[in-house]
Amino acid sequence: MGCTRKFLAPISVNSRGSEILNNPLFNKSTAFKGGERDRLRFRGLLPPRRLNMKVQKQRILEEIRAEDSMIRKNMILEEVHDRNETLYHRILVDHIEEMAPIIYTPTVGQACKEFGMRFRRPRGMYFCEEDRGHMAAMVYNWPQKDVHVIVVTDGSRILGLGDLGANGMGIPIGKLSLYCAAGGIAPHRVMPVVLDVGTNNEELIKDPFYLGMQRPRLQGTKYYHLVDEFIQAVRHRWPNVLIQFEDFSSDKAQKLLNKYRDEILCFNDDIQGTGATTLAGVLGGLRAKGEQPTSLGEQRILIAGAGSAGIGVAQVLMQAMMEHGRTEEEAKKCFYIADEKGLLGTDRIHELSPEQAMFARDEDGGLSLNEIVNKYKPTMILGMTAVGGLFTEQLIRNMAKHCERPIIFPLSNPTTKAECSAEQAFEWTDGKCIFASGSPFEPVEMNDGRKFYPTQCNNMFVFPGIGLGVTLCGARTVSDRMLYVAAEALANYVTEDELAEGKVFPSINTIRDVSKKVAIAVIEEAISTGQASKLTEKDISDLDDFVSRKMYDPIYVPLIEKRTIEI
Ligand SMILES: O=C([O-])CC(=O)C(=O)O
Ligand SMILES: [Mg+2]
Repeated sequence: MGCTRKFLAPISVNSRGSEILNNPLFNKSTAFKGGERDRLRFRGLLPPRRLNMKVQKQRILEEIRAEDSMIRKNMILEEVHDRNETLYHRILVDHIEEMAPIIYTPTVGQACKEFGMRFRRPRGMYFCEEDRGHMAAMVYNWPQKDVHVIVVTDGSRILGLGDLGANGMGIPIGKLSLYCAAGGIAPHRVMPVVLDVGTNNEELIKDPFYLGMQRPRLQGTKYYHLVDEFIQAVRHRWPNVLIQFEDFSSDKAQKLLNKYRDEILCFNDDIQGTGATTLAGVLGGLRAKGEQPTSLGEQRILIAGAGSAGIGVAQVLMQAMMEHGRTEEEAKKCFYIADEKGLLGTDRIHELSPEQAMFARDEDGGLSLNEIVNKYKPTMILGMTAVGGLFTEQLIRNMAKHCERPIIFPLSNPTTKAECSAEQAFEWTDGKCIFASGSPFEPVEMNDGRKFYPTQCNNMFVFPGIGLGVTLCGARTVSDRMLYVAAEALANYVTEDELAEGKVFPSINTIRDVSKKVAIAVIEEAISTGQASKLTEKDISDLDDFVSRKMYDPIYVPLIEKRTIEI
């Protein structure tokens, strides 16, 4: 990609001098040209030699690469984020495969755990019980006028790490970095949010450096009222903003989604984003086996984990089966969903949520994973349990005994929570499985010399594109069909050659293009169903060009001082 030369219209800024150097959205540091240093009145405040962005980038890359520890690499990059957002996003865009694991999954998990200890500068907004009644005013404290995307968490289920309270802020920050770098949303248009409703994590309550409210989580109506006040407040200031719910515990996640999905522009990434991404991976897996997408409705799908992600994946896969002509009843029969008590059965219906109950089976409630595999011979197993190592050698070998090429997706994050590793899955199936994982794994070389390239089944392949699409076209809600077409666009992106190498997702290096394709699919769907308030049928013909032009590209733009005319 690199820094292409184009004519750039200058931006006029309201500040000057050292204020600009301290504003990460405008700061170019040593790259400011002489003329700008004069115009903006900070001549003498920078070392004299001017470096260009390429050299600045090289220096940061060298610093990162000289460091072995992932968390230290993360700190180096986040410091750049705090100083110079343009350079930060340039580094992400140009080296996304190398940088994504540093600023996002898996390292972001550790960054959250150590959030209090590592705190330097604030980023994002916090809303807590003390702010009740003030939120409508508080949102005007945010310095940017035109926010397009908010990622919000209550910190109750951060990746597979559980309740991390306000430390969860690392997740919205990481997700929004991908929105900018991978989804082409400009950094001044995103806002990370933590709803600090307390924490039930005793360690945090005792931790002297914890930065959130040190008290038990709000529950019941108080909780839902707080969320509601936040939603009303941000929508009052930014009526068209997209709200992405992230890492809420399963009970809250589904309820909030049900409450808001038809009212406002929102989606839950762990339910719907994971669902769409996994569907794309499953379609890729079927293609790799030489099967048609219609065969989806003939699969026997074992899902380990009945939380928001497990059920979300089942819902999206079921929807896809129905797109291909199955009835709901037929589709439901393809699923075997198990939680820590075994296969979800109607015998436990009273303790299941309505969404779980839908998939409860009349027979064999409580069967273990091994028993399910032996009895029902699933063609795929998807792990969403946050229990590292749950897929044992025996379980995976049994999968391979009953199915020539089983699809094995351990999707829990971060890496320590993955149900099995790539190496284990390939070894235990003698290289026959089709594999993808939530966190990244290195390529696997078998004893006989065969090499496999595991790809990442991570919602980063869809959420930036969905966000880009819905905000560009002015959609009023995120519909199920939008998620479906997003999954289809992602699945179609994978080439035959990639499938032959065992890859069911595209390379992360192509993520900007993937996001563009996802955005286009979402916009087409919105236009054709009359949900795009900003675009019409006639815009469909050059959507590719339109979306490309709208995508943020991190390059230095000349700055000029905004002049106020005094009369
Ligand atoms: O953040 C990720 O890598 C994927 C995700 O949403 C989760 O695991 O909760
Ligand atoms: Mg998540």
